[in-house]
Amino acid sequence: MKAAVEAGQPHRTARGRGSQRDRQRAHAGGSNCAGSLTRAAVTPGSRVRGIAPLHCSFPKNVLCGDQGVSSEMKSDVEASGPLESNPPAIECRDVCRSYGKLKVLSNLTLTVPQGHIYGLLGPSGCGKTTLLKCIVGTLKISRGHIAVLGRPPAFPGHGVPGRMVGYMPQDLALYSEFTISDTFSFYGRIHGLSSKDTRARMDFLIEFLDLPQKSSLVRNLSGGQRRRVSLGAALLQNPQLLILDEPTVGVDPVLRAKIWQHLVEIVKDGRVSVIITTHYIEEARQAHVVGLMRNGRLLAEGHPEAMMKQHNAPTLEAAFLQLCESWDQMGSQRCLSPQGHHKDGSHSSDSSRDESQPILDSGSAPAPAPEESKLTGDWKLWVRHVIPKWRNIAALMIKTMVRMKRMPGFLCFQFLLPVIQISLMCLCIGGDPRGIPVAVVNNETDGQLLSRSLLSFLDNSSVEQVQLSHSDAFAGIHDGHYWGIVGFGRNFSSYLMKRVMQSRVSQEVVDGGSVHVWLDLTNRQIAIMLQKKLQEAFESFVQHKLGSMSYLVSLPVKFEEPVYGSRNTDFTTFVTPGAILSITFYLAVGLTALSFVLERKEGLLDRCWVAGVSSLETMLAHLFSQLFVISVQIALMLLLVLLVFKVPNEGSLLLVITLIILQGITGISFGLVISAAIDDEQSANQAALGIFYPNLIISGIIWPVECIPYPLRYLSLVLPQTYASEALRCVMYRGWDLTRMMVWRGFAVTLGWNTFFLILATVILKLRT
Ligand SMILES: Nc1ncnc2c1ncn2[C@@H]1O[C@H](COP(=O)(O)OP(=O)(O)OP(=O)(O)O)[C@@H](O)[C@H]1O
Repeated sequence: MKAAVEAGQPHRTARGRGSQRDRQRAHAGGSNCAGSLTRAAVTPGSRVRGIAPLHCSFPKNVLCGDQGVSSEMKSDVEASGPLESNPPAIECRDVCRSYGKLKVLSNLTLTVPQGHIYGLLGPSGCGKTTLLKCIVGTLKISRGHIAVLGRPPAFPGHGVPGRMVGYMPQDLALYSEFTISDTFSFYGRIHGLSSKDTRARMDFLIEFLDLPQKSSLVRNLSGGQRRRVSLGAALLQNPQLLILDEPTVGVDPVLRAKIWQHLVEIVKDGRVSVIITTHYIEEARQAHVVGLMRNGRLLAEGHPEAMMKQHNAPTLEAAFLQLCESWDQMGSQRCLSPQGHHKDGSHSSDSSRDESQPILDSGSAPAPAPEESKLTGDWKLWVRHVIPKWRNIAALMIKTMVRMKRMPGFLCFQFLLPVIQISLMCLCIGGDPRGIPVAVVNNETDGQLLSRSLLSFLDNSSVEQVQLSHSDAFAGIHDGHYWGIVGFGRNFSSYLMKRVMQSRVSQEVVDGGSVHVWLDLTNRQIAIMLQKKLQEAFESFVQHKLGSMSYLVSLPVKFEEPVYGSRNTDFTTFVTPGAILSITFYLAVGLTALSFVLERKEGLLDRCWVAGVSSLETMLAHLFSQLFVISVQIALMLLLVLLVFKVPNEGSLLLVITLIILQGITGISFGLVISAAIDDEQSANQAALGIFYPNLIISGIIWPVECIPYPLRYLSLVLPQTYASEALRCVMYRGWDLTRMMVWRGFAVTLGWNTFFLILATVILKLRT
């Protein structure tokens, strides 16, 4: 075991000093227990009246030496600037935190000295996890002050969050598609470990934590094995501070003992500190200090043996029970106390103070506030803190790629979905209806039978003629069997000839020489098609019968060659550019709308943040990885539209591709806003779907914007896809370029929305992480 531990801690050299400290600790709980706890170790807030101050000797804090600290770790430590001499690893003072009206932490004061294991004990729901989250900075405190390794968490340039802290959250917070090796490599990359160092640590941790093969998928591991992988990820970079939330749950007693032995070993030389919560109270006897929490307060803290001795209890658990009983008794007295003073010395008015404003007493705070730091020349650290690190972005992108690789079916589906959607659209929308049944009532019996000749010009692929009697035809159309009736009178041919040849004819001749049409107008597209087909049939018929004299019966309007487009332009041509943009936008929204939601739910987002990944880096990594997916989607979609469905493109293909990619990025950014702002999948899905139809309808994609009533049209024009669809139509069908306002306007609006969504998503994520 020792050899294994040394293999995992290659730099640790201060063995002599550690041994001496061990000896000190071994006596701490016994007769050598020297003096009261120092103010740094147990502050007045943690003492409970009626419970005598605990006696325990804490060894002097030990300065972090350079031994055992890798060069990158050193740079992180240096980056955090000069610290106070011997600051405690963690110092919480009068910390309050509420969830809505539920007050979870009340004036909690706790100190974890450097080089100690601090066991945080307490019943379920007393606020341990909440406190740890406040310490790592993933939860904001309502009041009070927290310093971690000398500075508040997330202080610009501080290594917390970052590689100075190893955090194992209570949730597993592991990517289930990762293997064990992927998991360690991911955190290794974020912490800036070289692949060699990561491999060495991985080998040690796999052996030490008794993990299966490193190629095993996390989702195939047992609950206990997953917890151990999670613990391994926290230990990976040999952090200066370990924050472990119930690391031994579901771990067998032998391994539990091994984990504790390891913790005792790594704190020996005083450079590493540990705060650990556990439900197994007795195992915390190996901690140097235990803090007993109840109802968001620290009842007592001290050396476990001292605590047991103090309460004459054979076990730590018994001591804890006694403390709880004493506290409950005091609680009932406190309720009766008219002065409003707590028995523990805190004033009740404290709890009624407004907790929305953090009270950071800069006079006594271990580190200056960020504003001060800027004033005192720490702005460089601040800039370094804000600028995204490529290392983290690359690690997150690799993570997304690995996850995609592990889900090949899902990846293929993602690539094929837009192709399927655009194919369905081109195949099913905008074309002429086919095989429409129409009843023909032909009463003509003699003469030249011009009616039959006219009917022969009717497009048979679109119109299916059914010869019927007058009564059957009307019965059929009323029963919905036919979309129209085409009727010819008995003397149609002769009357039609008279109409053409004679300058003046009676009304009877006009009526008898007309084709009578009754339509079912409930389906406008079919009705319009029937009108158009009858008109075309008549024009062909007239041309055939009258030749150069056909002008006598045609409309005196001549449609010349179109300026843009062709005579055969159909609705599909109009709708395709908007549909491409819309499909790209919504698939991108769908790809990203759940990304943070799921990661936040599983604690992955918080864990990455504690490892030192900023909101902006998370955002950019998502953007870049999804950009790869949408690029493939766009390439496949364009190939299909241009080559298979032969949608014309008169303009620059580069402009077309650029505009579609920019719309995809807008979709990604919008998805990121949804996933940053919303906590659960259902609401995120509803938000993404909820905007789909309104946006599609009023963006002029399926129907011209000119049909939209005025107040709504203004809204339509500012939407991300209205001007963009128009711009794409102008490029593809008119061959225009960026010099035209209608084109650059589409690009400008898209870029504007992009920037807005990205900034909004980053701000929301930053505020909520
Ligand atoms: N996000 C939240 N919203 C509202 N209440 C919460 C939230 N998280 C925790 N709580 C409440 O805060 C209290 C303390 O929860 P916390 O998880 O800190 O307890 P704990 O001591 O870690 O418990 P356990 O040992 O069971 O993990 C509980 O009453 C819990 O219901």
